Amino acid sequence: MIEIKDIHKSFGDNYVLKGISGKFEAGMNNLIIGGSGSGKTTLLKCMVGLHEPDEGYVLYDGRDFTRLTKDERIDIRKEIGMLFQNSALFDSMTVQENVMFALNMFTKQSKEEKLERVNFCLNRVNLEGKNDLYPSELSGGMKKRVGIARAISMQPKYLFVDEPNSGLDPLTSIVIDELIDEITNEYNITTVVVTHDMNSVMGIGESILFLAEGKKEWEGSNKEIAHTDNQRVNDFVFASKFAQAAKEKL
Ligand SMILES: Nc1ncnc2c1ncn2[C@@H]1O[C@H](COP(=O)(O)OP(=O)(O)OP(=O)(O)O)[C@@H](O)[C@H]1O
Repeated sequence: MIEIKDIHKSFGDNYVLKGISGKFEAGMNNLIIGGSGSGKTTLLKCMVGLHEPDEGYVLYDGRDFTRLTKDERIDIRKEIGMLFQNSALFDSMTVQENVMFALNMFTKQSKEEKLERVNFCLNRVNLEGKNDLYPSELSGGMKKRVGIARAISMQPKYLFVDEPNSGLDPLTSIVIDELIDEITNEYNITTVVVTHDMNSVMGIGESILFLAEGKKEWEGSNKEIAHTDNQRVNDFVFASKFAQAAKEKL
């Protein structure tokens, strides 16, 4: 479980996060949603230490990440998997080398052990045998799956995913969502997903935090979001006429 308490973050005079608190449970897809510029990615980056919050705490199962030294953070970092926008694969490395990257960096496993783990992860995302391909030879959906294989290579307790569906067609988006959902449940991972995708919200949003102008405007589940009377949430999630019509049938 990850708990954040009263997170504040400014960039110069741009006051982006204005005191965000919340809990992200293990074995659950915890979604962060909100309009463009509401601070979703900034919050994610504060949680993983890519930004330092100006105030507030980030507790990983009670361990206060924000108060640890750089060296002390490494132990928690090893437990974190990340899938950031555009999959962020290394273009000059093969699929196998990409997935093996963290194992090479953080473990003393033998080559055979590492290869076994890489093959297990590739198998898990239905990319068995694609070891020697380069990112340029993969479709967008395949790149995301390699990104997921890399993110789970170290058997993370915590998984952070920024916009997993950007650039994907609706069907591939669902495949990626289902994969994230399965992995989260299977390994009891605390998964935090930043998304714009309303199919994801309704499909895998077991726990949703809605940000507006740097504040927590609403939180709840996908079942609750369909019946909330919070106007800002309604306007955001059910913006289109199609979504409004679907909502009325829920
Ligand atoms: N490294 C940075 N330096 C300065 N300003 C930043 C930085 N990162 C983000 N910001 C600012 O913080 C605000 C929130 O950005 P953020 O990327 O967190 O929003 P978001 O909700 O993820 O938006 P989107 O949905 O468009 O990706 C924006 O005004 C942005 O310009």
